[in-house]
Amino acid sequence: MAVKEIMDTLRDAGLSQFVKDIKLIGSTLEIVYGIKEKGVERELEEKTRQALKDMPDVKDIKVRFVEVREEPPAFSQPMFVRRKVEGVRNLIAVGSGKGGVGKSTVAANLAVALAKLGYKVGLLDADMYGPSVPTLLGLKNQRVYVDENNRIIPLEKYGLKVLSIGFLLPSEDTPVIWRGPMLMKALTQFLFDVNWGELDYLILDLPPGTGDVQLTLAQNVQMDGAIIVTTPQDVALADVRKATAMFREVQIPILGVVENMAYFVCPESGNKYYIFGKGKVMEFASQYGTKVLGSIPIDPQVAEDSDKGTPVVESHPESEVAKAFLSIAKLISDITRR
Ligand SMILES: Nc1ncnc2c1ncn2[C@@H]1O[C@H](COP(=O)(O)OP(=O)(O)OP(=O)(O)O)[C@@H](O)[C@H]1O
Repeated sequence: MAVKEIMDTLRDAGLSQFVKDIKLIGSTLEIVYGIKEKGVERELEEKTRQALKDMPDVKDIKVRFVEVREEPPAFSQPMFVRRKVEGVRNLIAVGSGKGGVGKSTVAANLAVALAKLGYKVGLLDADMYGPSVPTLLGLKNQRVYVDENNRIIPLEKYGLKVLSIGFLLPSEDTPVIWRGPMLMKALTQFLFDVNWGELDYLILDLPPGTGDVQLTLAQNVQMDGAIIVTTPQDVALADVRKATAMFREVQIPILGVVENMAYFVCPESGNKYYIFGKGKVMEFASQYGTKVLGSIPIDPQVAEDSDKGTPVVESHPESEVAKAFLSIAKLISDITRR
């Protein structure tokens, strides 16, 4: 992925520590640097242009600066070596600061939407304690098997390769009781000992929050980008700051924020109601040097279709909510395409 190469080059030039956001849109590179004091902008911009001058994918560079307060790091940053998942071009994590904001719904619908755009896509349910992908994709009570090389064969549905801890549990009601190293071992196996084949995108549905699982995964697996899902309420936004800080701390580029349950369209009048407030997610994104990838309305159809095991993008592709998912998928493909 071009952004990854660019980040590596910036790292070699000693610039990656300032990067708050980075996007390659077509051949235009947009970088947001966080600086602690004014006066260094010109030097940083020049160094950036110099470092990237031989990158064929980058024709135009736009550098923006935001002032950052000096805060003690929220997470320690040990030395780690990140492993790449073989055959996967873009590994994208979908995370959230809080539970219940629709992270798994967004992950599943974006995966299906990317597949509809013609990409080869996998969906890995890494939400070990609350796997919802089997329900969302109508794969409850399904089992997985291994191939001759002992690699797990993912299931296939709606054009996706799918894997979830739910496929290994004896029943839906069986809790996962693994902790610490056991859990990490299972997760690592779920990524690396799987016959994914060649994938353009592997979407990783992370558990909510910023616990050990997310941090360890982020430190050990080469991820190409993260998407953060939030709802517009203040309580959700407060936690999204922590998720943003975590991805930044482990230097995973944040592709943007998806605002879920952003508004409700009255079926009778067609009027939009911003039930949880308008503009707060956008404000958050610009404060944190990232962008809103899209806003998904509240639509009872989403919950109904999810419970039936058909993502809304598949069952109601003409609905406003499905179109919102498709437009975000398109944006992701623009940002990440090689
Ligand atoms: N845009 C939407 N409109 C209506 N209902 C939605 C929407 N997005 C999600 N939901 C519903 O909200 C509930 C929570 O969604 P989901 O399970 O995807 O959240 P989550 O953040 O992954 O939760 P968890 O923290 O448990 O992993 C589900 O019932 C889902 O169908």
